[in-house]
Amino acid sequence: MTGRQAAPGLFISLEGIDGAGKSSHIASLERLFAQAGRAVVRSREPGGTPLAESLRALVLNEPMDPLTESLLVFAARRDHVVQVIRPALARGDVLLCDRFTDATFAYQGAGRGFDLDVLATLERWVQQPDGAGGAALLQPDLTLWFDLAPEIAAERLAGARLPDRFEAQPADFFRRVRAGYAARAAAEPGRFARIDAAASREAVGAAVEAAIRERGWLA
Ligand SMILES: Nc1ncnc2c1ncn2[C@@H]1O[C@H](COP(=O)(O)OP(=O)(O)O)[C@@H](O)[C@H]1O
Ligand SMILES: Cc1cn([C@H]2C[C@H](O)[C@@H](COP(=O)(O)OP(=O)(O)O)O2)c(=O)[nH]c1=O
Repeated sequence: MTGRQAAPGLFISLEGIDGAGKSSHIASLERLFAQAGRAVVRSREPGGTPLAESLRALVLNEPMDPLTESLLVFAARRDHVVQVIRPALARGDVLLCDRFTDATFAYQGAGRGFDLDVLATLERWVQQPDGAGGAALLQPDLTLWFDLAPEIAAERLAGARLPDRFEAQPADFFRRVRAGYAARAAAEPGRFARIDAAASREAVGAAVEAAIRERGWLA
């Protein structure tokens, strides 16, 4: 055997309420890893495969009840996990994903008030290799949580783009979503890095880079 052992795959998700600044930082994160010689895959949820992107269009635009919404985001996630995420991690790539399952607990669970036990069951079905029992649950190695007050996010989004079904929700909805993220972060503090998204773009970028560097992933 010659050469270095391949680096293990890394799964990093970006989370936060709409307008928190995730999309603004994903490209610089990709550059950081690329400069460190890593192959990077950028993806998003709902979406990331042709099937999942079709489901995304429905979830973002068609009225539906919270169970239907939850089933569709998890169906999209299953296809994404099988077709994109697991293969990328098996190759040793860095997978940067704009949202993952924490968004379902925050939006469908805390935001819509949908049953968290049902979501936890769907999470197990979708994130275990054979759909049930045994092997470990696939979770991000790191979740960058862009935490921002809903009032500031709404100001940033005003005029920036046409609101979808979620972005059109009132501030109270986003207060619940934010609390949902806070609960997930409190339950798994080792996986989450909270980023103060109210800071300037430069300061947010520096905090994101620091969260990656302190884990030794850019060495
Ligand atoms: N730190 C920041 N300060 C001020 N405005 C910002 C900051 N970060 C992002 N924005 C702006 O806020 C809006 C929402 O940012 P975006 O990255 O699209 O959020 P998200 O992907 O989380 O919905 C965009 O218009 C963006 O230019
Ligand atoms: C992944 C996921 C997203 N969502 C919502 C959150 C967002 O409002 C929307 C799409 O997310 P996002 O890609 O952040 O939207 P945009 O491209 O407009 O920034 O889907 C859920 O409700 N549940 C989920 O499980």
